[in-house]
Amino acid sequence: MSFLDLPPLHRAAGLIRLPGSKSISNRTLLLAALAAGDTEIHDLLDSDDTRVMLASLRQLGIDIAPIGPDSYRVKGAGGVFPVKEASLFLGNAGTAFRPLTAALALAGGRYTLSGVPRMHERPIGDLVDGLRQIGAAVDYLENPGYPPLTLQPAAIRLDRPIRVRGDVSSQFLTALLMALPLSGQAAVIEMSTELISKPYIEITLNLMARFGVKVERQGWERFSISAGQRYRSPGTIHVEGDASSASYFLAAGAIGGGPVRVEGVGRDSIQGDVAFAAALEAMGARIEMGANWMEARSPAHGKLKAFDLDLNHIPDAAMTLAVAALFADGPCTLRNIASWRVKETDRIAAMAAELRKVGATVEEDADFIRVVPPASLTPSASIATYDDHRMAMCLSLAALGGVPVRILEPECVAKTFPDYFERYAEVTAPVIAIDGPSASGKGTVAARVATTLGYHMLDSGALYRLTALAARKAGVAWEDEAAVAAIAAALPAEFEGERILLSGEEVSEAIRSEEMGDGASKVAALPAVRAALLARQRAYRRWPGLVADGRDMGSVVFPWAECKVFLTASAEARAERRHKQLIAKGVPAKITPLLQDLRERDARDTARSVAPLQKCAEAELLDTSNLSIEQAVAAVLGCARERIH
Ligand SMILES: O=C(O)C1=C[C@@H](OP(=O)(O)O)[C@@H](O)[C@H](O)C1
Ligand SMILES: C=C(OP(=O)(O)O)C(=O)O
Repeated sequence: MSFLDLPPLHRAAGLIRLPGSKSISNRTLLLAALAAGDTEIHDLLDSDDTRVMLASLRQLGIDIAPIGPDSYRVKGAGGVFPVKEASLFLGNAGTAFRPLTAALALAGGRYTLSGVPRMHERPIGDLVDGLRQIGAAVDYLENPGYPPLTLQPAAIRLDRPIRVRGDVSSQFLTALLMALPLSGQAAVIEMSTELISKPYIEITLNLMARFGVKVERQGWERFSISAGQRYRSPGTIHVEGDASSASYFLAAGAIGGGPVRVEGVGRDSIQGDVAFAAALEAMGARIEMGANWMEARSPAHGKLKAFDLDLNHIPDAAMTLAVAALFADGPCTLRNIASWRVKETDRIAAMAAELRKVGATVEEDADFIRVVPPASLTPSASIATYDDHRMAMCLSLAALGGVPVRILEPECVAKTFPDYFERYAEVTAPVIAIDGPSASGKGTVAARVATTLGYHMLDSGALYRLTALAARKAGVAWEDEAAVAAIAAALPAEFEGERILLSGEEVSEAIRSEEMGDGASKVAALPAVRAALLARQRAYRRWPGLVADGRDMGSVVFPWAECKVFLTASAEARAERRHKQLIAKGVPAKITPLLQDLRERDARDTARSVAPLQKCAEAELLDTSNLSIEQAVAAVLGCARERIH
């Protein structure tokens, strides 16, 4: 069985650019396919759930062309799927299965829809009942009430309101709402029970409106669509970051100090799950929010507070609160979450079982869960994930209790967040930032500290040289900003102690040439390259930790680093060291011009406007003028031991 061992984590701080929203991605794909005209979709989520939707729409004859990273052009078919017979596999994607069932029931073709075994245990009877009321021919292939399904052409009549239950999943109402305009007839839906997960209906109505179809809503009981409305492409849609995915990072910030900032979703979001931030705030976490970002920090004093909340409006993000409860100052109760039982797994049972493994006392019932946090978490729990992405992502937060945690079958996160664990490491792995002037010996010290601690290593100065070299190898001109930035963003560079590798090939010497120095200064002047390298540098932050060496590691790239060292030496001492190095290599050299050179370089580095060389207030000053390398290494290790953990 596959597993991922998370190390004990003590702190979370950093910045994450979120992947696209699953709910918005799959709705937008379907609406774009049904609309008249072409739609450009940007920042689409790339995960299992959206791949099954993309593949199915293509199978149905919709032309969808990639036009850039996570961007597509969808040629809308104007309400008619070109392919009239198909067998579709929809994995475990509720947001693909339910809406496609309704749209295809009205499409006048012969289709079968199936999914993974768990999808065949997730109810769909309420939707099928609704569709049968309007004459659609929908049949169960195995168990009544559950997928797989088969659909046949049928005459659709909308002469009476459709009555549909809303207490099992809101996706049935979403599916009907999105499909009904295909009939061209006036349509009315009346809820025969209370509706759950209401904010998801708001997402549906918002996106339908962007595609030109207006729904009249009377409370949450009655929805009407007037006759003759057709979907029209709005031209371009940008998918917001996923607010449910944001919850893991915000919780990490609230538990592990913070600040953790997520970008891509904020106050202007159309997703109900941004309300998760309010729940964290009620627990005492410090939350800040902008139009397109959110940030969380631990309470100013003391622990997170216990809560008792009705979480029907945020069923997905509520799971994150169940794990945050481990860190609260008392028992926490999550109410009105019965739908958890019919999602990727029985989430109430699964959550109870796994929280107990880390030491919590848990009470569960049909629609609530109560979590009593333990005095301290049980180390080395093996967490089962039930092929449920959210179980894996939520329980990864337990490691912030300073205990190792094993996550079994971690690849299940691919449903909505394939690189979740890499991103999680980017806000939780400890960082030692070593900045300093040229020839201060910081490179050597950094490499030795990394080797001693078993940490990863980032030589940030080398990255610009590596970018120049990689561009040269790819035949890209150093002036071509977009192309060089793309290379920088995906640079296959590794630092192994003092060795530097590009695509696995050692280039430690090759990048030190005059020519690459020249290339480095050219590419470093391009803003897009700097931006790409900023993200790239942060991606070096991996478990168990990172030693980053450069000029702006503590000030710009890792302002959250727990241990910052400003390593310097007098110009005379540095000139002397450089002199010795050159002589050892057999290069003739004189001290005076070397000293002059270093002084000029220091002045330039300190005066430049972009990321100047500076000691941040919180950095420890280490003057190595009279220290050996071993003594300098010991001093940095001492600082690391004191500040990390
Ligand atoms: O419409 C949607 O995009 C969703 C609705 C919710 O499901 P329920 O309505 O079944 O609670 C949510 O849990 C799911 O992840 C996405
Ligand atoms: C319930 C979920 O997914 P689905 O869209 O398959 O219902 C979920 O992502 O938590």
